[in-house]
Amino acid sequence: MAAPMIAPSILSADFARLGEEAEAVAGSDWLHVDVMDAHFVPNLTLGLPVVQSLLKATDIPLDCHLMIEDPARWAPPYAEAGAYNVTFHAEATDDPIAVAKDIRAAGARAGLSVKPGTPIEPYLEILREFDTLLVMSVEPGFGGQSFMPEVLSKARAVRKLVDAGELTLVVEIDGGINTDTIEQAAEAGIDCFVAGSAVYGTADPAAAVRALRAKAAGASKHLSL
Ligand SMILES: O=C(CO)[C@H](O)[C@H](O)COP(=O)(O)O
Repeated sequence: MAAPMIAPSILSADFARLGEEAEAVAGSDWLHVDVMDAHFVPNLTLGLPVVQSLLKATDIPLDCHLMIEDPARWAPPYAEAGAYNVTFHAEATDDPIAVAKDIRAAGARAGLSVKPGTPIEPYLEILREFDTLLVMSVEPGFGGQSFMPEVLSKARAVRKLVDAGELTLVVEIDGGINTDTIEQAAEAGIDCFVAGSAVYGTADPAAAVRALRAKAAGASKHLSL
């Protein structure tokens, strides 16, 4: 496995200072951007204009997580704007392959996300159409919730396929990741860890990213022993 990646979630940042908040985590692998529409989830955050501004404000690749209805209509513009990853929810569309193809055609990596209660088995066959699988370890909608370890069986199942060479994709986890929970996620084979409150809820977000990366690296190490 490659070195663990950390993606701070700006959901926990100060929305009036997003450029500075991105700067505060400059060493991060991806910057996770939670787009919520108050329909697919009961919360409303930001949309394409803010993403376009963020793209001008930071060099960190943007990892856009669309918690929205109708991704077929709304996801490709995020790719056209220059987002690195555009991830949408399996539960939000009947044709995830078509959405993934459109995202890739528009120049971004395509990601599929599953809520905690959504089984992964029906999607294993189509994961070759994706560059990222985002396993939700809280109910999508809000930061600061408690980690749900029961979702890790999904990560283990997909990790097995990646390690066997049957799939090439980044396995990402989102929700409740902090220095107490990141090791169990790393042991399950997660490549990329989203963390909101554990990064932006601290006085030193850059140090928080380093601490998370070190813990994940320590725990992933014994995977290859
Ligand atoms: O997608 C999300 C919520 O739907 C957030 O990215 C996630 O919850 C991060 O926040 P925290 O690390 O505080 O749990």
